[in-house]
Amino acid sequence: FSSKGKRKLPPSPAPALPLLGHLHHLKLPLHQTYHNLSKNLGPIFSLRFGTRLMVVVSSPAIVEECFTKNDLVLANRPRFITGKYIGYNYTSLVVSPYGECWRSLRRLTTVEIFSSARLNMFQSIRHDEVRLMLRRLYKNSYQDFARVELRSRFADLTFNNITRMVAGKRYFGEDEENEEAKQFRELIDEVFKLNGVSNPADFFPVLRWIDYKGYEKNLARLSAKMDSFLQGLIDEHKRDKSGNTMIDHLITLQESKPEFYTDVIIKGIIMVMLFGGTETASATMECAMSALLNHPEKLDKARAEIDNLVGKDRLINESDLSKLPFLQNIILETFRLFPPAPLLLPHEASADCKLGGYDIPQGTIVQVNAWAIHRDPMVWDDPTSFSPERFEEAGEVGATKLLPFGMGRRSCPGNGLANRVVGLTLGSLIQCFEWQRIDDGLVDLAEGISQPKMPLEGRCKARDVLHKVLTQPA
Ligand code: HEM
Repeated sequence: FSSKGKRKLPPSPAPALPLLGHLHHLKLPLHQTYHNLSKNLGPIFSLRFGTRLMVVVSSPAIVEECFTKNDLVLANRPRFITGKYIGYNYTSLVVSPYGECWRSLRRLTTVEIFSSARLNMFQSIRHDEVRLMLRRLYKNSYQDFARVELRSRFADLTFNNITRMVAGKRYFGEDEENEEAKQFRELIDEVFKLNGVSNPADFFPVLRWIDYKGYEKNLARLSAKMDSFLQGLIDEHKRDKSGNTMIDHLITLQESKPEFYTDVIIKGIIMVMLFGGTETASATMECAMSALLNHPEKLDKARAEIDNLVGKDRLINESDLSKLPFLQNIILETFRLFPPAPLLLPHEASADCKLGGYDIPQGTIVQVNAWAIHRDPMVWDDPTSFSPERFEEAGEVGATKLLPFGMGRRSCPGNGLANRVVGLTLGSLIQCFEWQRIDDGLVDLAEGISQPKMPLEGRCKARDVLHKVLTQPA
């Protein structure tokens, strides 16, 4: 828009303060604040933070514009400081700007990591991890109901799934007390905490010069530690090439095309899997189980469906999942009400474009409020109720209405893996145990958050099928 005066930006709230812009409007959780703002400003509005313009979109029609006609223009990511440290100087898949590097990584990971062939190859790991969780729960609950905490079990399961696929190692859970596992867990904990904090210096460059709160120094220190850990894993696999893990596959590719499959690229892929593929899936499992504990009749319906298909002599496996529509609908309904990434990931306009009739200048950050669309009464009947049945009636739901994995070329490539691991874990817990809440009160799934306030606890009692399978001679 050659003349700034002529452009028509999406509406914004008043007042905007000098320098700070709309910063004072922001309250956590952001998706809820944005939702409240959109009630007055409409389905597209803009905010200014320091030097940056941000546009927030919260209607299916404008989402469609974002990811069809403008998909290419919006395929960029803003260059936040975390991308430099956690994203290997903007070369990893999540933070890489749209261009040749991103295209090559996306092609590579589609084939080497996310293809059905690769997912099938690592299926035994997922089955094994779920069985381990069942066995541990069984220890306490084979005679009577026992109180169990689930958040940490889901976290251990999803992390071990990824670390076993990547490097053939388990680092999480009560048995993993060796030094390497402890070190890795501590490191992950620290990096997750720092990565989850939004950094004002991304919007106010002056704060970066003075390294406000030492944020960047901390990031640099942690990412160096993480890098040396991951390099250690790669070196280990280069010394012993007998494995069949993702690192081994990538090292084989490195031998034939060393200029692209560098160690940095491999480490970036590992980081992306650890960050993209763990908390998202475990939070979904926790929300789904919480909702089922609050709605025992849905849990019974899902169990009847599983018993009917799988019978009472074997455990559910991944190939059963596509034949269990009610279980699938429970997962969809969980994604609808509790999307783990309520604002997806930020996009950045690489050129001027138009959305909803407004001008969007090059460099604008575009955020999609999926959470608000998922709860919009114009889109969904009785939007706040947990009703998996709505998908039976609705048939195919449009991708602009239910978009937990985003849409368009930057949408999540891990959705197949996520659906498998969430489906298998939930299906197994439903099949193998009776469940009750710990008391009469409902599990607190407070509006606006993507995880219950407190780590989920429930009471479970093993069912005959688990007893039969675990006590059968091998
Ligand atoms: C319940 C599970 C998951 C949810 C809800 C989820 C959600 C998302 C969302 C919303 C995005 C951003 C889309 C956008 O830019 O608009 C994304 C991107 C991404 N996700 Fe996931 N994700 C999940 C699991 C996974 C898993 C298991 C992996 C890999 C192991 C993964 C890897 C990625 C990567 C690499 C990207 C960046 C893609 C790109 O920028 O080209 N995700 N995910």
